Amino acid sequence: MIETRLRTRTHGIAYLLTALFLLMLGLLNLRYGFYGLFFIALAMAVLAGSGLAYTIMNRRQQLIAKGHFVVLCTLNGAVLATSAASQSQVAGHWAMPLLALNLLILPLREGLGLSLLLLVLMTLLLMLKAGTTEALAAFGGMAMLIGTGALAVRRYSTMAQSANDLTIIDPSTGAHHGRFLDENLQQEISRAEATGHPLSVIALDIDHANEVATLHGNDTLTALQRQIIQQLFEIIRAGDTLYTLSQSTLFLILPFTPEEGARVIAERIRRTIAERQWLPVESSSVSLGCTTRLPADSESNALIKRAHIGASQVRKTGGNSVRFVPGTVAL
Ligand SMILES: Nc1nc2c(ncn2[C@@H]2O[C@H](COP(=O)(O)OP(=O)(O)OP(=O)(O)O)[C@@H](O)[C@H]2O)c(=O)[nH]1
Repeated sequence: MIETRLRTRTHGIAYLLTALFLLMLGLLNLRYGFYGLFFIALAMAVLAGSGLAYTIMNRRQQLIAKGHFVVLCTLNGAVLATSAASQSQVAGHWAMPLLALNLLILPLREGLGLSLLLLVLMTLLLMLKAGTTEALAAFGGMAMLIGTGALAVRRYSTMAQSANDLTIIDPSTGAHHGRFLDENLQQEISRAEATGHPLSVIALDIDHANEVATLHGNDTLTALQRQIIQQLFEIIRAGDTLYTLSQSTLFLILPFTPEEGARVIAERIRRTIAERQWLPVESSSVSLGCTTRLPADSESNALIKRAHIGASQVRKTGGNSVRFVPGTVAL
């Protein structure tokens, strides 16, 4: 939400400044009697104004608004066409705000692509019309603007990505916060529905967690969970995601994993944990419940419930085991 609001403001201000800049260029041309250029600048200022209106209308969907690409392609095309058609080279300067605007508004790759295309075509045009020296001087200025803009945008998106990761992932363990389980599993279900790939999940309870907390304290239980999480990261595949639901419960989403695979990986986790030494409790074990999505499963809740049912059945029978709960079980 905050990112969306920030983008809406940045895009809005960028379009507004571009519209004002073009309007000023238009007025200058009017003063010197270049009526043709005045009207073109006016039309382009209106186009930048429509970009501003589009930004305001789509203020809640700024991160996915596709219309900016159309507005910017039209503006870039208009500058090129004006430069090609005009006798004077002044229209070449109009490219400057657009090079920055492309980078500010579009995703980095699209923005950079459009700005580089404009840079190359503009330089070629200048070479034909004004000669190599003028063209190279303009090329240098435009290239510096694109380079600086792209670096700033890249730096911003890296920082935004890190901030995003920090809120979704617990930096001390690398596991996802439990509050994102529902949303992420729902996304995986949609992906599995669309692609037809299997999807499995595992609920994992640390056995005798209450006794560990009572005998050794809560900090020991937290430390044990962290060690188990570290161990799990050494076992699971890169595409699997791990969630911390409580001090003693973890959850795994396993995309592209059929029932046999879920059984294999759950048993591997159980065995590794049971066979390892843990400090300071020495030994530990886990109860695992797993399930695989059936075509009728479209709700994350059903999968989460089935996996928890499996883990709790194992706990009731002493723990240190795996129970697969098929989708046909009534919840
Ligand atoms: N999601 C997930 N599935 C796993 C993992 N390890 C094993 N599996 C599943 O268990 C099946 C058999 O795994 P393995 O016994 O390791 O055999 P494998 O042929 O070496 O497994 P892969 O090369 O990982 O497919 C795999 O095809 C997967 O479906 C894991 O870490 N994550």
